[in-house]
Amino acid sequence: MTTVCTAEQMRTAERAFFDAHPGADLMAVAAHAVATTAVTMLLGDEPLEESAEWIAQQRVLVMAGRGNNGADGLFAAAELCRDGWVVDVCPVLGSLHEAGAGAAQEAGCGEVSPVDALDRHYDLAIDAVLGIGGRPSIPDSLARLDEALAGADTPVLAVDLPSGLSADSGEVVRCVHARTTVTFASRKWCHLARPAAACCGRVILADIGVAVPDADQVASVTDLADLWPVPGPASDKYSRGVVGCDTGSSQYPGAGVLGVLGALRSGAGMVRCVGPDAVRQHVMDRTPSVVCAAGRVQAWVVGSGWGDDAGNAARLDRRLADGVPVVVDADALAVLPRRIPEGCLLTPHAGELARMLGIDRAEVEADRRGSCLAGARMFGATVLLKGSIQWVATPDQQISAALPGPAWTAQAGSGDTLAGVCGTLLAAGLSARDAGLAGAGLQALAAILSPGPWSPDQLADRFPEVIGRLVAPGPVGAVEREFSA
Ligand SMILES: NC(=O)C1=CN([C@@H]2O[C@H](COP(=O)(O)OP(=O)(O)OC[C@H]3O[C@@H](n4cnc5c(N)ncnc54)[C@H](O)[C@@H]3O)[C@@H](O)[C@H]2O)[C@@H](O)CC1
Ligand SMILES: Nc1ncnc2c1ncn2[C@@H]1O[C@H](COP(=O)(O)OP(=O)(O)O)[C@@H](O)[C@H]1O
Repeated sequence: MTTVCTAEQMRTAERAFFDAHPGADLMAVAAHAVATTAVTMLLGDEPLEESAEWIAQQRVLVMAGRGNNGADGLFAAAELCRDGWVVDVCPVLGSLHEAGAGAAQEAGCGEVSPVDALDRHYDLAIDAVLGIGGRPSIPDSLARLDEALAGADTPVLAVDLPSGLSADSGEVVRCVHARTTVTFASRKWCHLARPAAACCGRVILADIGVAVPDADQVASVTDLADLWPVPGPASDKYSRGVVGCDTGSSQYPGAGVLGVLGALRSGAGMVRCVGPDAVRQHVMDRTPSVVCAAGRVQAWVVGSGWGDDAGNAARLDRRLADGVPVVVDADALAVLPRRIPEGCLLTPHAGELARMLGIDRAEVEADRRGSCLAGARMFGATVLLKGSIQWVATPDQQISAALPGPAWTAQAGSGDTLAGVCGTLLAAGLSARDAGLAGAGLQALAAILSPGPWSPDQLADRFPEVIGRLVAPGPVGAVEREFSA
């Protein structure tokens, strides 16, 4: 798991740190982490011991703002300059942090205006204009610099986060594009949530001695690989898990097909389809290996595409009474009993969760994390709240987020395939929490690797390749490296 925090949680942690360590110089620690990362980027493969003369030819541009983020950049500029690199400081917002500017000047840094910087060559640029205090977007002068640096293929190192992003979301209005970002104490949401994450490049987490106790846990690609069930030499279709799909209706047969596809393409030992005739016919046409007959299953998927039918409550009760874990999706969420058997996974989107809680959708949207926890508490079941950040809360009130993906999956039918994937994972023996995290993570990863308007069935057809790459044997860290490119 990776930890992730909001700007507010970071500030609170910083205040607690200073209460415990009055007079500590956090900025110096952060600036040193920036300078160290900058040197690593500049050196590349250059042998350090022979490079004094070469270092004196390398030019670094430090684009600085007027707040503490700018100060981190300016103190890093001073350190780099003292170590022999040629550094220009560029006051992008007009003025600079006073102490930081003094340190940079004393160390021998030059100063360059945003316009003059456009005509100079730099081997590395450091973006220290805006950090967690930044409002979304950047001024034109910085946008022009960002464009020029990209045009010259100059690598950009962002301090804490690329300027222009909002620390707490994946939203991008206009921002700097970094090859590497060095952040402090914990990742922020913009480093993980899309599309912002793509503007951060590689994210390096620097330990500055500050703990963020209330930071959240987010499943990484490595977690996804570790969780994914891989058949062993002794596996057979039953030990891998049989998924029963009781989904779709004559009105919405497609939802039944999509759930089956999600289950099948994510590695179920067998998929049984026991939906209405209309569903079974389409399923057989599309996926001949699916068994359209009743029989034992290790997990059920129910609710997707049921429509508003008077028999829904009885249809749900029958599956819940089977004694195996159930993925409860879509229309089944409208007829939930007060207590759900242990091990089940509820997969609402914000509107469905609002109905479950008896509150307005806007209230859920205003506090998605808290609402997910409330849903798990109210029904005594694990809840996967779908959306741009996919929270998974357990009845004992643990909460974590799945690997976030791009909004390409925000389309009708994605939830149906996701329910099928979660069914496969429950049938394979994963806990409801792990099934929710891994299922949502797979869908996100598939969309990250295949950006574009792929329909849910097309994306499901890509699951086998994604899973194959995910679980391929390799050295420690190989999975993260493969998927961070
Ligand atoms: N909070 C912490 O725990 C730590 C913070 N540190 C650094 O401090 C940074 C936060 O510093 P600040 O709170 O001073 O905030 P920032 O330096 O991120 O930005 C604040 C300044 O930028 C201006 N500004 C904001 N958005 C703008 C926009 N879109 N266009 C133009 N001007 C804009 C504000 O009016 C303010 O003057 C972190 O990102 C990090 O780099 C580090 O020194 C280490 C510890
Ligand atoms: N903004 C978003 N960014 C990334 N993923 C999203 C976003 N919005 C929705 N999703 C994902 O898309 C899927 C949509 O599911 P859902 O709303 O249930 O659709 P349906 O019921 O039509 O199948 C879910 O997996 C959800 O997590």
